[in-house]
Amino acid sequence: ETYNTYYGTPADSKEVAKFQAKNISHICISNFKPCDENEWSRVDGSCNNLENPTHGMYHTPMWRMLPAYYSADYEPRKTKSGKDFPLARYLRLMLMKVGDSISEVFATSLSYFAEFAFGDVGSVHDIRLYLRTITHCCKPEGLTDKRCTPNFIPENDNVHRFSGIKCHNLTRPLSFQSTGCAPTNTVPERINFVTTFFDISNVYYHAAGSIEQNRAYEGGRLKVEVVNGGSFPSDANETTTCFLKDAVATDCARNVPNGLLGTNLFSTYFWRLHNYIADALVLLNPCWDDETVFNNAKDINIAWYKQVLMYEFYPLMLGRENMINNNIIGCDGDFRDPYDKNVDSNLAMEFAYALRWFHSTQDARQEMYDKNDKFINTQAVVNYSLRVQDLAFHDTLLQMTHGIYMQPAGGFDDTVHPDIADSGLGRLAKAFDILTADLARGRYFGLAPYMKYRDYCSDYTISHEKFEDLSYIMKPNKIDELKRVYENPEDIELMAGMWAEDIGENNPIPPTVACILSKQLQRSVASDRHWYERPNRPHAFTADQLQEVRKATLAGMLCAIGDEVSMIQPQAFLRISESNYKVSCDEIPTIDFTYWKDDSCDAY
Ligand code: HEM
Ligand SMILES: [Ca+2]
Repeated sequence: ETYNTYYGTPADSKEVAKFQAKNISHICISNFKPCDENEWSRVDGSCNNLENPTHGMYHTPMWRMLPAYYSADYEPRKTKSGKDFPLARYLRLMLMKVGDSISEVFATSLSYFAEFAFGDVGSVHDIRLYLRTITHCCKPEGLTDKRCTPNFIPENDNVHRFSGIKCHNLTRPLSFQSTGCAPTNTVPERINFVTTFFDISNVYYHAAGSIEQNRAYEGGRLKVEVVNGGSFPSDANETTTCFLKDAVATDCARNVPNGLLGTNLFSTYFWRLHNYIADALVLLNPCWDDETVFNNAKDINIAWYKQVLMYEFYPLMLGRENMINNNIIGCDGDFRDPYDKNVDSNLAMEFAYALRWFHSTQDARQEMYDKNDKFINTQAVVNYSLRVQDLAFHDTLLQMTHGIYMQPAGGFDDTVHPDIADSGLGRLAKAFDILTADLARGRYFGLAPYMKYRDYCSDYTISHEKFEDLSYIMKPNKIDELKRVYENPEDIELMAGMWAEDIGENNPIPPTVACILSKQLQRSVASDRHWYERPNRPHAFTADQLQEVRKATLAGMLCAIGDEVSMIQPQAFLRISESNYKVSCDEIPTIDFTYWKDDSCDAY
């Protein structure tokens, strides 16, 4: 089938030719095999929704919880009184403090997993655009280039007033309109480069055609390269090896996932977990062919991940009861069928945006530990961006794996780690303030004013007009800080509001972040025909198998595939404590694969 990615409708050959002439058909057009309602989920996300087969597929548009706010020509909105907004960096300096605080509750594993789990449903492709393609936004020619949206540094900047750095390069978000897939007189919509289903696409489909290159076509496995006894994702064949030959290249073979550290860590883990599961299935079912093992291993791997995501990770952020009440998860562990074919599976702009709030939780110094969990040193996390290959050498993955459950996460508060605030791109840029970019992005995404999101999140039952209307959700000094930089309450921007909101023991993340995440998760679950808890999806689990999947945890995963992990705390997203102390891996529940035994193999 041939579909227009933007409209999600079939495309005829004339349309395809038009895009081909402009060399953009790989973005504007999707090709996929006709749908078969009984087949396994597809790695490219196509045919999940049988009536709208491109929904949730890679290269599809995002949706908006609230309508866009732009001024003329889709430039950022103006303040209520008609002015340009203050510089984003100025607002960041005024509203967020730089500091190295630590969480009393969470381990760094949580920040990395959050980032990885975002990368499964949304993409950070814009980074490459301003790092590789359009690097001149701070030079004179950038001033007149419509693709440029640099962040200028205020005169009296506390870090940069003498550093000579006056501007951080940044580009306008890539959209269907800027790419040429959709008319420029329509609201700019971002292109999501990954499947919006929770299906570990960062492993199974991180680039077009990657899965064919990454499968070993033997025993249902993914290709690996073994370095010092550890196995690493690879597209290695006889002629290309990634890790061994190319240890210093920035773009180590394009066919392994290469992203920020959290993505690199967890895609390596889930890559290994796939093979761990495949090996177990092969032992049990010697008569299965490669394809059968691959499909089952992938399905169990995805289920393991969904179980960790929805029953372990998100409850810590949103509260288990809230998630049950919002019909995101079930309460009794049984099958459940939340699927509704009328729910659109595209990802909300606001979801990808609200998750950026987690930047302030990232401790950008990772403590490294040896196999006995003895402290070694600390490493700058940002130095590992786009350097997946580094994990393979000098025991780096081993030491980090032990570090992510040993070390507390950054504080869930109003501070941001200095590296995130000033060296966010590590060695790839002289200086970069990720939080300034976060704030500025909201303007170019055309996000509605913060107050409108408060209306939305309170189901329009609370009025949000004056600054003081926020007192139920912010401390007086935070309201004062907002007043200091915004003239009118309607000017408050979404990220600024989220930074200012109360965080407490019962709400570790700001209420607006929680609201936006919940609304999206509800839809993510309801729109996924292949949701693992459904009794009636294609190749559904048996009741026994589902009960096994319920035992999946992060701790169990690290015991299964982590380098020399033999003791770990059962709740591995949480800090080690009196109620969550390290135990032997033998005591961590894990999936018993014998429930996948195929008796027909006995006939052989
Ligand atoms: C040291 C760790 C991290 C680094 C170096 C990092 C870096 C970045 C950078 C450079 C961007 C692009 C900014 C832009 O172009 O506007 C970005 C975007 C983003 N990051 Fe992070 N990040 C880190 C941790 C996290 C964590 C823990 C999360 C948790 C959810 C996260 C979620 C996101 C999201 C959702 C985006 C937006 C992507 C988009 O809409 O294009 N990041 N990050
Ligand atoms: Ca996905």
